[in-house]
Amino acid sequence: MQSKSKEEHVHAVFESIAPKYDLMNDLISFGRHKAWRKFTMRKMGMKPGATAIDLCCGTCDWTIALARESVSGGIVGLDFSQNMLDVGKQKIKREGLDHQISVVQGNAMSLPFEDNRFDYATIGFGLRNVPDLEQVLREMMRVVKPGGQVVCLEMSKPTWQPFKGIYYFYFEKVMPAIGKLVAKKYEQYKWLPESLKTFPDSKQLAAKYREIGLTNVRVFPFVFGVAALHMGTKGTDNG
Ligand SMILES: C[S@@+](CC[C@H](N)C(=O)[O-])C[C@H]1O[C@@H](n2cnc3c(N)ncnc32)[C@H](O)[C@@H]1O
Repeated sequence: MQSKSKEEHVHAVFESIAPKYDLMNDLISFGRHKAWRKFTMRKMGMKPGATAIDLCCGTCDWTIALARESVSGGIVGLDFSQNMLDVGKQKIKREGLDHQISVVQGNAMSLPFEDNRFDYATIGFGLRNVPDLEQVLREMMRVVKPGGQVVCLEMSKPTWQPFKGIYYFYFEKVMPAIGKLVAKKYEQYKWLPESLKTFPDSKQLAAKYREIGLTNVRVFPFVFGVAALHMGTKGTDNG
């Protein structure tokens, strides 16, 4: 898929599934996404007052977790789907966090923020969807301060058979069927396994982190590698 048409396709997918996104997320990941985010927050070791930008924030679950953890630090959630952001904004309001979180409609490929602005840049289940993941990682590194962290939580590629076979059957056949049944969207949920095909495995993604200049790169796989957390630090000499 050409990068522009991939971007347009992804945008249309999320605009259309926004109202059912949270329900479907719980169903298709068996609620695991919450535990993975909790683990990630522990590894990040965020201090009170720390600032963060959450790219591809969607309905803002991670954005909200970041705001709770930083207590007083300014948190930005950025996404290009207004419908996803609208769901997120309601949740932020319900949580009473609207004074702490700014929600921005924008493209992860070109962040509307100056260099060295945030302590953390995070992206949850978004990197797989962008036209150029290196460009997005570079943007994340650009906007974090020297010593800041670039954190990615994303689907990955299990390698261990027979789990791999069962997993791909679930991912490619069962999950789009659940999408059709629950959210009345089949094509949109077929996009999920398709988007993983061209995505690097966890070793390759760690190599990309290092290639762009991130240091202290750490990888944590989840459930035999169906998802992975990647973390890297911006050095003090590449800011
Ligand atoms: C699978 S959702 C993840 C949402 C949220 N981070 C979570 O963990 O639930 C992917 C999100 O990435 C957004 N997205 C995809 N490509 C984008 C881009 N180039 N710029 C901004 N947002 C993008 C979509 O609109 C969607 O909300």
